[in-house]
Amino acid sequence: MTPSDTSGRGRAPALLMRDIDKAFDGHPALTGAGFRLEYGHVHALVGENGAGKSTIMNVATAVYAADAGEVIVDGYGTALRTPAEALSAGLGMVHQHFRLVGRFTVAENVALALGGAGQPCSLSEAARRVREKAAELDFRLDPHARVERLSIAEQQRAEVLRVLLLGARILILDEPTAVLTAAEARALLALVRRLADEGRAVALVTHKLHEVAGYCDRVTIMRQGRTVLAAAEVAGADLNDFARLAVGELPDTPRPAPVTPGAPLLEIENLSVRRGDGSAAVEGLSLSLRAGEILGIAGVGGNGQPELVDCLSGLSPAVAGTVRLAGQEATRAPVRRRRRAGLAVIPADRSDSALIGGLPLAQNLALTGVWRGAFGPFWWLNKARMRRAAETAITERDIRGGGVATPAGLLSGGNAQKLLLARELGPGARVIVAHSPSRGLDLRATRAVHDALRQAVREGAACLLISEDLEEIMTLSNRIAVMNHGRLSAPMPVAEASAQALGALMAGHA
Ligand SMILES: Nc1ncnc2c1ncn2[C@@H]1O[C@H](COP(=O)(O)OP(=O)(O)OP(=O)(O)O)[C@@H](O)[C@H]1O
Repeated sequence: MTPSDTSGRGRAPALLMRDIDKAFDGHPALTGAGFRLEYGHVHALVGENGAGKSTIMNVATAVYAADAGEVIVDGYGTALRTPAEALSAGLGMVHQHFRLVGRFTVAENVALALGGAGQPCSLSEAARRVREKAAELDFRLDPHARVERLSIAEQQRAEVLRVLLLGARILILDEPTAVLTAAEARALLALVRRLADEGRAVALVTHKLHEVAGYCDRVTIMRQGRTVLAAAEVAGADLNDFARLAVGELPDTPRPAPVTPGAPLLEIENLSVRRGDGSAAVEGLSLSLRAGEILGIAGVGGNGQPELVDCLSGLSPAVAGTVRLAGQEATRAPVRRRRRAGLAVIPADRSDSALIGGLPLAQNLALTGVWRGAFGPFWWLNKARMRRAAETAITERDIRGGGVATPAGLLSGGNAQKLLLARELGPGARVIVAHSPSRGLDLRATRAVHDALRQAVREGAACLLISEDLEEIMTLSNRIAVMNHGRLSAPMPVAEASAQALGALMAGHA
């Protein structure tokens, strides 16, 4: 397929959804929602956590059947019954959790998908098509690489490529940049822009208004399952109006009074950690973090940040160096002892290592409290107490989309993050290790996370904030250091940390 084949300019809308209703177990997720997407456009779909963005896109691609309403593709109101049928109609979706088979190579995944779509091809033919498509889109992707060995950004490219090779003219990307570094996000958005300029239609689900302003032609805003702004032009619009429509008026949070840091709660000396393949992930890292303080670690992803978090959590060993938590030697301490010392962890990949999708909200919230005896002895857990604690957390953290008995896996991405924060930022938290804590959260929820971290620190905790989002680092931290190739720069007070100075450290130029 050549780019010109994808052009649908001047035609009916690529995708027109009208009066869509969808409920799960009687709870409405969409009520009379609509979406209109034209060829040649990147169209942002924005809205608070749980607004129904993923659901409406899953209805478009027939992952879910709507209870009512119409889905019209290219002017034809055909009833699409399965994602495969949606794909043959030209609709392809890249989900928040990728759908590739990890143990297969990129080419095997493509051959599998093409076979499933009634276009069987040999492995060598699939590899050739992967190579050609990647070259056409100006990115590198080894067709013979096993997917599970690829970086997240490469896996995402493989997904986009697979969907395009299957013939998608209408591409739906559900929060694609939430898992990418800033540079990777820019590359993906440039690719998305190019796909639209070549004539495809792209729907981009996002919380980031700078992505709307920088790359999108139109924006649709959803709130509580309804479309509150339909296909508005982005050029010349005021982004603040979009923010207000998406999440309502945001209160100004007063800047907290500076606190005098107290006793050291996290002391790391010369820490070195290796990856599974034996390569150095963290090298000779030292830092001291005191009560009442947030130390921000900025840096491009893939420079040892997840390995540092895993090591501090007790999930992977240090090969050298020492770690002290709240004054206690903890270098080789098991997870339980670290937790007892007051360690709280918000890892970047919440669904893989922090929440259990099949367990109800109440049990996910109780996971770290059970062994502390917060709900009675192991053999006689007080379920009523668990439920009451969960009800309070759900109300206080504004977790929407489920009750105490709802499996955590059914929550929207942002609400799952709120659930994790509710558990980790409880009263016992003394040393908080937070990796990209506002990833996937809407503006209001991001503000709530930042307030919760500030409050925990005001009450005497210490926070190691690891984030690729410089704005997040600059607004929250007292001191800032940069992680590059597993090494940490000397922390500097926030007043001395300019974006240029940090940028130079991140690029390894300082
Ligand atoms: N399979 C499901 N079963 C039950 N409820 C669901 C299911 N999928 C979504 N929901 C609910 O539907 C509502 C809308 O969720 P959806 O994932 O569409 O929100 P979203 O706007 O994409 O949010 P986020 O920005 O947090 O990802 C939420 O209340 C969610 O809990």
